[in-house]
Amino acid sequence: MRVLASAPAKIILFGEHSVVYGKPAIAAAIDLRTYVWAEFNKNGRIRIEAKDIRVPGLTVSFSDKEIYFETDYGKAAEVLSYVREAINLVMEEAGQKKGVTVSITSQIPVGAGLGSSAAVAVATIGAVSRLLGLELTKEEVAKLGHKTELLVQGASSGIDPTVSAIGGFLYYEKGTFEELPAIELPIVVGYTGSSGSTKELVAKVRRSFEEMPEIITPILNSMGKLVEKAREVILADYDKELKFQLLGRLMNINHGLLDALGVSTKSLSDLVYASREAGALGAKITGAGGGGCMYALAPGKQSEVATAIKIAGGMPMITKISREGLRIEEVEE
Ligand SMILES: Nc1ncnc2c1ncn2[C@@H]1O[C@H](COP(=O)(O)OP(=O)(O)OP(=O)(O)O)[C@@H](O)[C@H]1O
Ligand SMILES: C[C@@](O)(CCO)CC(=O)[O-]
Ligand SMILES: [Mg+2]
Repeated sequence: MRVLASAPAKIILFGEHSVVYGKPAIAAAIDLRTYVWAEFNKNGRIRIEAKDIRVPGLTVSFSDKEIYFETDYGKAAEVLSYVREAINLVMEEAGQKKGVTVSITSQIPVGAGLGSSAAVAVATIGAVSRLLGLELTKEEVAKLGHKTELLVQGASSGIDPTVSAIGGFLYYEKGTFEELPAIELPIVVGYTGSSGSTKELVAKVRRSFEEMPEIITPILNSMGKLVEKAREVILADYDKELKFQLLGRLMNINHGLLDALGVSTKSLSDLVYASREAGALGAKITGAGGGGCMYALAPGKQSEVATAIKIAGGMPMITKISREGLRIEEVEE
């Protein structure tokens, strides 16, 4: 038997990092996906084929006749730790340990703030649980995805696996979520081309919080408040123009506060300012930062903003919200 599952990337519209401290955040699934095939194998081992991920720590040496490969096994194992922990958790849940081969292909840039870790965990949990005959709801998959992130990262709010499993547009707070009405958001995502590790960035914010709680706590509180305000604006009966203007202002404040937490970079801020100068109503980092992506809200100016992002050295992506979260694509008996 073989099962193919897929799960989407996400953008965090408001509230990354502060959500780890129990504040609310707003996120949406987007139309880039990770695909995972799972099937039984005969040798009884867990085998992971990650087709498009760079494995660090590979050394190649060659003489005239031969090529030698040496791998830093520690680093290679670390890169695949989200997939490994996801498989272990499903096997524990099913009370079965079997030889399973998992094969991954992904459209989501890695370490770019678009939730590649959550998508790979959710799609793996979806495929392996179905293979083992476990009937999990999307909420249960989200919870196992959250556990996976906790095991690998040490800290995670759970927002990324929840959005990836459920799909759509969500207001998330401490493990619970509310589905927000679908609104057409004229956004442009800008990718700096560099990456940041969520585990390290979350740890960096934690260090600042522990060293200077009297300064960092009010920043996190402001972030929480602006997310509540953004939810009110999204749900209010305002016309679109006013809604976008208010959301844009809140995005700009959120970016400034993320910069104050130390998770922006020059390239991210360059793309943010270039977008605003090209007419975006708001622009901010999305995801953990330290590289990766920003997004801009640019009604009527999406192509101008995309061009400005390109000129500033970034890669623009015009994406749509994906209504669908985890999807079982194929089951071959
Ligand atoms: N296609 C993939 N195959 C296997 N592992 C992957 C894949 N994509 C992502 N991962 C795992 O996720 C890690 C990156 O996760 P990380 O949380 O640091 O960034 P992100 O999820 O892309 O961004 P953010 O958490 O800010 O949204 C990779 O180092 C790897 O361990
Ligand atoms: C940085 C963070 O807030 C979002 C990463 O997409 C981490 C988390 O919520 O788990
Ligand atoms: Mg991640």
